Amino acid sequence: MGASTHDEYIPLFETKQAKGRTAFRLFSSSIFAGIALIWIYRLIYMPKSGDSLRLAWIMLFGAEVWFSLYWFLTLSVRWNRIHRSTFKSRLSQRYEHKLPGVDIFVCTADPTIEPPLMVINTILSLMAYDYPSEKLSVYLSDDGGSVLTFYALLEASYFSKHWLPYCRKFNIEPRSPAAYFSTISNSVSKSTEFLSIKKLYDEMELNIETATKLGRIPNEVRTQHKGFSEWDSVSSPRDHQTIVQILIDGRVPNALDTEGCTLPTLVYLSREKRPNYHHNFKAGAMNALIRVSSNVSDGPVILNVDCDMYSNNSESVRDALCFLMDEQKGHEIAFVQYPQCFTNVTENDIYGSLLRTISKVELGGMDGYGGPPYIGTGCFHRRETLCGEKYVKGRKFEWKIGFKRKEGSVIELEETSKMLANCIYEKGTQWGNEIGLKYDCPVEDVITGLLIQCRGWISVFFYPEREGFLGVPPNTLLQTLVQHKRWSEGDFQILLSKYGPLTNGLGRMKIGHQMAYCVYLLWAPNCLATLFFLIVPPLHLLKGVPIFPKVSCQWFLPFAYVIIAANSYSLFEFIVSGGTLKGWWNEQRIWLFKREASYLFGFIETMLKLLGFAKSAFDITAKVVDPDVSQRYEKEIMEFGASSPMFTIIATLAMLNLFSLIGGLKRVITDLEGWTLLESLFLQVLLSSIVILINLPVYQGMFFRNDMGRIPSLVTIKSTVSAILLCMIYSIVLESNVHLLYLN
Ligand SMILES: O=c1ccn([C@@H]2O[C@H](COP(=O)(O)OP(=O)(O)O[C@H]3O[C@H](CO)[C@@H](O)[C@H](O)[C@H]3O)[C@@H](O)[C@H]2O)c(=O)[nH]1
Ligand SMILES: [Mn+2]
Repeated sequence: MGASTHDEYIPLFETKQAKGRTAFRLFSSSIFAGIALIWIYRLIYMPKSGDSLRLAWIMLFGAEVWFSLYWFLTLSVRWNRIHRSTFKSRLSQRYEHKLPGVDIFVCTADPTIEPPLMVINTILSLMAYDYPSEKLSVYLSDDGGSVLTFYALLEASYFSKHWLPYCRKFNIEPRSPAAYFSTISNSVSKSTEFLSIKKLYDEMELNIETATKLGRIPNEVRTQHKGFSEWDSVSSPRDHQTIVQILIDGRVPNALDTEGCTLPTLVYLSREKRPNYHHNFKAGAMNALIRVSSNVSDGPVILNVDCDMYSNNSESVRDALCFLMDEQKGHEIAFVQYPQCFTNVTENDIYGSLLRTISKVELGGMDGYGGPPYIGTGCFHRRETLCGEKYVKGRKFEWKIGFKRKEGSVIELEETSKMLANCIYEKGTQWGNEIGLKYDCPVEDVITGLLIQCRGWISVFFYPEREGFLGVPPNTLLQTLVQHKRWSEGDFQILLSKYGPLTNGLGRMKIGHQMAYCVYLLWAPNCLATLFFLIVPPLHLLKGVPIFPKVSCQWFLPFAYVIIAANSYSLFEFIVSGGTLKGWWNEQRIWLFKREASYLFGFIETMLKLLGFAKSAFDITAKVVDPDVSQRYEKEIMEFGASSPMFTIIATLAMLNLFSLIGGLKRVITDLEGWTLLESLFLQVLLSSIVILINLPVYQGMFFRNDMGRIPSLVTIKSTVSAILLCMIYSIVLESNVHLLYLN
């Protein structure tokens, strides 16, 4: 009797299909039909060879074919959407006393654009997870090799003795002190506990800020900890020995908080840097962390977060373990990825930082086919799979039950760990290749996740109601564009490499999964079709030459249907995902800018890299801005400011469309049969008008602003001249074509 209930499998997590899949499938079939008609139209009416319109027609058709195929790919991230949910109470009933050790890796790289105070707020939020402290170890990798960051971490280790009991006692959320304090309004009356913890925090903040302003550590502080002496021999962030400091040794009974409970282990690591060794950016830092942590705490689960991504949900570790420890499915899962969510995004998200539909719709769609990519932060890995282990069907994991920490004194552990983070350690090994995070790719996260999936594992996407992690989004236009250049470039390199979903993934991944990856890996080449669309129709408009069917023609219908249906659906999806109408409009603008600028540069750089002319870098996104810029951000005024070639391209295309629309409309007005002309130019007029409307902030930035965030005059001049030249050159080409035609 008892046996049957005993054998019954009660899962730790649940997977549900998203609603509305059938409706979506029907709807997309209708768009498919529209697209097919457009192709037929282009083929039937293709101008004969020798016709001056032929080249433009072919180019436009090429762009339409590209967008059609790309649209087809995007079906994969919507076709099979799923949602996951967890049962944490079951986890704790079954495993509370057998929970595995969890090692948390935080990466930072530059104390000026990633302020130490922000970094330790992240650290404190992670130390305060609702999880047995003795099983939690937090590692900070500091590629900036900064004594200020080290000092801040030391301060955080003292503060944690008060902060963790406070979090437990009042069960607060979020557990980043700065974020928590900002949720408490000034008007409510406060408990004495609150006031005293706030006072401690303020003191810590003041100490860190004073040191930051001084640019060095006061002498009386230096004597507090042996770790400071390491900096006696540090000459620069790019040239120093490995520094490992175990600030809290969480082995019972070494470190206790004010209530006598153990504290999580806390480790500072700055791996060795030498000018003649390439450090491989974040991937290199992560691999050093994997090795050092295996020597100290060796937790079988690894959580990786960026230094700005504080934990917003104290139960995330338990949620993730519901997936990894599920008796039936857990052994197939390599990693659990949370979405990247952000704080301080203005209501209408002018830089589209939230990537709303990607997080709310598309990643859940990928999950239906084998899992989301690893996106660098908010990701729980199994240590084994991150280190290159292959999936073997039927093999179950042995969780290291209980807790076995490495033996040895703190000094011994520090000494043995140092060797593991030295430059020469990886020489002649498979690190950065078969083991750990993959090197030589600007998106080390995506390629690493893909390799794991190609070894047979699946991953899981988890979007809980209370977001797991919140970070700082890029907060100027240029930062956004530069970040997307890095992403699109890295993604495209993966596609072209032997590790891509179409090469290495062939036969190893589901087709839907391969397609889904391609949606992102093809970002960069999207720029070409976009450029055709932004240049060819408007230039023909300028000359009064139609290249789309006229309104009264039956072929106009598929164009109208596809344009209206696709955009309405995108708007619908955006609103359902919690966005606003204006937010959608802003996002369309950002996608346009990314395609014109980020992807173009990403594309060109990938090509140069293939030819051996360029090497990838990692431009770190700033997490701070000056107050002026931040004020404009709050008011949702677009920030240009710098004179970047990206802005020149954006502004040139905006001007080109403006000139074309003016020129085209002038023809319509002066033409005797103006109405007929307008009818046949209608789609071109519409296209340029929309481009102009979407570019309004650009014209504003060029001509109607005088704050520091406007477009610099030089950029304005360059782009206006370029747009005029493009129009002129085109006229000449078109006219000579026409002459040729008459001569023939
Ligand atoms: O040499 C380096 C460069 C960067 N980082 C860290 O990497 C993280 C991500 O850098 P960030 O400038 O914030 O880039 P994002 O574009 O916001 O990051 C996303 O994209 C990256 C890949 O391009 C991933 O590494 C990140 O995890 C992912 O959040 C930060 O914590 C940095 O401190 C290092 O540790 N060492
Ligand atoms: Mn970031």
